[in-house]
Amino acid sequence: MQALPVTSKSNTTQAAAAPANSPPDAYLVVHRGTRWTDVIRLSGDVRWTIGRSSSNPIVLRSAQSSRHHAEIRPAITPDGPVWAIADLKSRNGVSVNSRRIQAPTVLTEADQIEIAGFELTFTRNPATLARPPVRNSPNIGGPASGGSGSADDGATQDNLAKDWRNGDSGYDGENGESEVDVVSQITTSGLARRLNRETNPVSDNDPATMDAADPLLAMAFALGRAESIEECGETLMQTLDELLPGATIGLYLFDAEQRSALVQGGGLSPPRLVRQPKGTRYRRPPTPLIEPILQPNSAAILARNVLGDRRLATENTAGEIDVESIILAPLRPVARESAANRSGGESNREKSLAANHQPITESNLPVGLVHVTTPAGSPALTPNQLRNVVAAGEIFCQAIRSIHREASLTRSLKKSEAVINRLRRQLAGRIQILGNSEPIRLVQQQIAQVAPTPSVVLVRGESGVGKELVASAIHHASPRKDGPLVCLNCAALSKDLLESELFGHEEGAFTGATQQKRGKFEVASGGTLMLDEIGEMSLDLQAKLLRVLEGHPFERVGGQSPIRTDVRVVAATHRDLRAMVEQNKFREDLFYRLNVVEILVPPLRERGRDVILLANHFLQSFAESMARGRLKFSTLAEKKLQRHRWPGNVRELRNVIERAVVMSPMDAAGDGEATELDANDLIITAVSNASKENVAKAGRSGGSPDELELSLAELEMRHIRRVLESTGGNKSRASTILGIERSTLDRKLKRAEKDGL
Ligand SMILES: Nc1ncnc2c1ncn2[C@@H]1O[C@H](COP(=O)(O)OP(=O)(O)OP(=O)(O)O)[C@@H](O)[C@H]1O
Repeated sequence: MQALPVTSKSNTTQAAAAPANSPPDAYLVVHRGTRWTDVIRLSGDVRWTIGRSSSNPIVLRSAQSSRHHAEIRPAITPDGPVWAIADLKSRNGVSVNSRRIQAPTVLTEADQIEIAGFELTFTRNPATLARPPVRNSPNIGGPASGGSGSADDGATQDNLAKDWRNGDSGYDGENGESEVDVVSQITTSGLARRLNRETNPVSDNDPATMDAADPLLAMAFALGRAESIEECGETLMQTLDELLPGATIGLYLFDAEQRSALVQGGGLSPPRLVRQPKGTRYRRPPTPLIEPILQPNSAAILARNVLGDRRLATENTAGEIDVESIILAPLRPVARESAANRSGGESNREKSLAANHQPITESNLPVGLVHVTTPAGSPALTPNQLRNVVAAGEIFCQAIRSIHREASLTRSLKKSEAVINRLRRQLAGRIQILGNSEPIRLVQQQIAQVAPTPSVVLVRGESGVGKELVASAIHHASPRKDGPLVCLNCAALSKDLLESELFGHEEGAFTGATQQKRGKFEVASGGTLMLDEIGEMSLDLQAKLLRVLEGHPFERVGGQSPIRTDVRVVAATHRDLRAMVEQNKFREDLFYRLNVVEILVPPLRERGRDVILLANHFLQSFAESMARGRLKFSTLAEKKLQRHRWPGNVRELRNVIERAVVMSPMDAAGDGEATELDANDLIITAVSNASKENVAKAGRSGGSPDELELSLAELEMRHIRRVLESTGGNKSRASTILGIERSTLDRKLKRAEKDGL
């Protein structure tokens, strides 16, 4: 910071004729919060006074500011012409880079000026214009330090237009400004004259005074209905056109290709949409201005007094910069502040610095830009208009974010649907009613016949024979296969709960009904509803079910509105419903309604060699899922499977095989050889009546229950093997224990091998 033995070049507030040795043009950036900045170009031989009075070219409306607080003016030093700042004997002083100045001081690049709580940056580098302010001290009093008087507060900007309208250019005129409001006003002498010329007398069409609420509100409503980015873009342009009459507007939206080009340092592609007054041509912003605006965290810029500044505007065909003012606003959805950020931690200064030094990446690029220019000779754009552009841009960003989100949700929904359909097809492929026996072939044939029809089907059979599998096979072979298959076990629920499960309930229908719930009839709409254990349904509910099956609508429990659904019902039971009808335990009318087509699933004991087929199917699938390599049954094991009566049917068989695979050796995998599961590995612990009988019989005879299934030869072989095991394979000792000749033992072993025992 250099104090000057200054020779002031001018001591009036009016523009003087620019001498040949004026300092180079510079910018004074007045930071207005983090989202927008005012840029004033310091050029020519002009003295820029700053203070509370609206007669200053730069007005800082704050109680802390003196009427004429400071001035920036050209000065001559031995090194040449410079811009210098002087304190005009203000009450609260002027600081440059946090040090209060005592004498006129030369301004150098990036100097931070603090006046009455406002922060201003002096720069010659347009690349820094869009940079949000870096606060040296979060506790500086006054408006720039945040709080209710924050310069980011839009209300502060509203007064700017009013100030311009007042057009008060006298030093001493009292304009009735509030002493507490925070308002900054920036005009240049030339600019002020032009503004006065153009905007006085105050007219209703004055863009600066225009009430932006209506167009912004209309835009918010229109964007809420918009279905495409293009539609949103058109709406934004229409709104900006209303808010910025006479301005030329370009809207840039960055698609994936543009984003990657921008990250690699490429220029802007042509704007997506342009609005311009007749007879004018749109010109893209110059590169020095684009770069800073693409920076992460960049603020929107309003630059005035741009005439002739090549760094801020693009020349016309005659090579002139005929632009009066510009707005360049990045389009960014408002970032939601995280709780951690709100609670502090990192200081504002650290965060701003970090943000300012992030590299540009595709993810931190703005989604687009709004570029507005006004031509020379027309009123400059106002901070109020800048604020409206930023507001419109934010509403636009929220709208396109919603459209993107909706599109991405639709995409993931489609993906999920594709996955569901693939899984359904896989499932349908796996739903096979395995078996070659006569009775199971009949079932397969009945499924094929009934599936394409809309008829109700009654599936009957003992527990665990595969009734649910049959219902599933019917659904997957039917035209409803892409709809839901919903199964409900009527035996598992109390009467009331079953009713609410079937038909749903309204909120408050009964204690615990805290919210409305759709019933299975509604959930299964378009698909199939399997009602398992239908024989366990109460007679009341049977009557309600009958009505629905006859095509009548139903109501949710506690509800009034009739509901109709399109559901195919497949009922299943292990009971003899006809007998139940005779005992008045099942409604006859419902029985006939359900019994349109009956499929009787045979028990496993009537399926002959299907037992082995199913057992092998389960063995392979469990071996695969448990990574046990290749497994197979020994002959003895197969015989054991075939002989068992399987009171628990397929479910029991499945469980026996699963257990055998679980207990099979882990090292079975890998050597290529199939590991054999022996009869001993198949532990059958049936608990049906038949099995209980067997257990009792076995207990009386002293043998194990499954030995009752063995032939004498098998039993003998099993004993021989056990003895051999106990002698460690010593045949001589084993034959002594067994009380037979060693040669007899050899003969028996050979025979057993031949017979596959
Ligand atoms: N033919 C078959 N092929 C392959 N697996 C079958 C077959 N039949 C039944 N299963 C299997 O047996 C098990 C029991 O079948 P399911 O649950 O369909 O019988 P269920 O008759 O509906 O039983 P419950 O009477 O207890 O409701 C299931 O794991 C099923 O996959």
